[in-house]
Amino acid sequence: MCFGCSPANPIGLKLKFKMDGDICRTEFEAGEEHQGWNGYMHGGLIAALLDETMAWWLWLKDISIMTVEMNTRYSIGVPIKTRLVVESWCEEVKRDRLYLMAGRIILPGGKTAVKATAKFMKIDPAQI
Ligand SMILES: CCCCCCCCCC(=O)SCCNC(=O)CCNC(=O)[C@H](O)C(C)(C)COP(=O)(O)OP(=O)(O)OC[C@H]1O[C@@H](n2cnc3c(N)ncnc32)[C@H](O)[C@@H]1OP(=O)(O)O
Repeated sequence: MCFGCSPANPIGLKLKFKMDGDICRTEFEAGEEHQGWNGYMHGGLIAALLDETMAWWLWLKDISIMTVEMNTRYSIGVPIKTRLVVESWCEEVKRDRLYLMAGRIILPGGKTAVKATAKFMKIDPAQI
């Protein structure tokens, strides 16, 4: 029951993903339960949004992975009750096992609030 994408997880984000060319995309609107500072989304949940969206780029290509490293740059506070677009893409694949991914959160109006890069390791699907 994935916190990011399962429709059955009562406290999950219930994200749905689509590929658009080589970009994986989802939308999310944070509520008051997702706040850190008043009116702004919690940074750990922002990282979860990006982690999930990068993971889904790979999942939609039938690649089973786990996150092994992630860096998040928070440039603009992410307001709650605001429609967010989250995008991810692949920048490089090393030794057919390590995927260097990137993602971003776009605010209404087009500004990028948060950028992330992460490494994902291909694993045996039996492990998950
Ligand atoms: C429907 C579902 C859709 C999907 C949604 C899921 C989204 C959520 C995604 C996550 O958040 S996953 C949860 C957070 N991640 C983890 O808990 C991962 C924990 N780590 C592990 O379980 C193991 O590290 C792992 C199974 C991934 C790999 O273990 P291995 O023992 O197979 O690999 P190993 O540690 O030997 O590393 C293999 C190679 O990669 C290298 N490596 C490891 N980490 C690296 C790193 N961070 N950067 C660069 N290289 C790295 C490592 O040095 C080594 O190089 P060599 O082959 O040259 O020896």
